[in-house]
Amino acid sequence: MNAPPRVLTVAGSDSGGGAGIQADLKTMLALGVHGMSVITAVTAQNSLGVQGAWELPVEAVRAQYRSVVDDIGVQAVKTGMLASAELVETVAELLGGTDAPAVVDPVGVSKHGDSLLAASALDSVRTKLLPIATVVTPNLDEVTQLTGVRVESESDLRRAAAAVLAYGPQWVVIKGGHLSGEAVDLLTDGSAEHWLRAPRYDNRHTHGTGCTLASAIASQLAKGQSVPEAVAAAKEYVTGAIAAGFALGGGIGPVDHGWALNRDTPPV
Ligand SMILES: Nc1ncnc2c1ncn2[C@@H]1O[C@H](COP(=O)(O)OP(=O)(O)OP(=O)(O)O)[C@@H](O)[C@H]1O
Ligand SMILES: Cc1ncc(CO)c(N)n1
Repeated sequence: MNAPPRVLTVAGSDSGGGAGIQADLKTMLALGVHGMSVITAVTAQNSLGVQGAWELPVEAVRAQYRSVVDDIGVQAVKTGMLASAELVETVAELLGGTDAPAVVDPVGVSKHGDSLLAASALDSVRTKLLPIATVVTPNLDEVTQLTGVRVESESDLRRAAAAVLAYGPQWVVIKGGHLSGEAVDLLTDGSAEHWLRAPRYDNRHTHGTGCTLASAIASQLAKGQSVPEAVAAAKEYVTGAIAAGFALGGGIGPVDHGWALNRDTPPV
């Protein structure tokens, strides 16, 4: 059997299995690529919030990365929670040495408002990580944190995208998911503009949507799709996963990463 495309996530662990490394690897399995991980931090996390977070030493991040890249190789990389300026700069340096496309999810805070990135790391994200990104996928809060632009309507999305592109990524997807009646995202490289629209599900089981979207984009890029094709396919995958989200624990439940695999399984 031919080996599937290889995709690497560089992100934090979510013990609850809804976001972070766990969401990334489930997404990669569902989309038919071989998922690998460099863990940057471990969180104690569930449907109610983040109860604790511990960064890994820089040497541990470097060693995981070298193990994967030097032997197995990667066709696309996704980054998520990077926790500190030191880890952001380390990861940016490592990714600078590869030709694989990099999807950067500039994770700032969790759905519960828990911080996953030190305020002191924002400048390193702007100046070191964004310039080497193939695609960067901020949500509305992350756009404001990174650029100062506040997005209150769909027309603000264009201004926000231009402000992110000024830091040097090739493409930006501004996730307007929390904005209006529809789940509208804007993908642009400064000239082409793609509006991605999906029904907005009145469903609170959306833990890990951002991680899922970014990993799905990386998976599709590893399969050889163009950025607009990869983002359109990823949007379809995350929308299906949100529609199928389920209650776990007492708070915000996860999306269903297996929805596309389980489509023919009758509910029990
Ligand atoms: N209720 C919803 N119904 C449909 N699509 C949604 C909904 N909420 C978010 N989305 C879509 O999900 C994707 C991820 O966006 P979102 O803004 O939730 O990411 P995020 O805030 O980074 O998520 P997280 O921090 O939990 O990982 C986007 O394509 C967005 O439009
Ligand atoms: C580890 C981790 N990464 C990313 C997110 C996204 O919010 C989260 N909740 N936890």
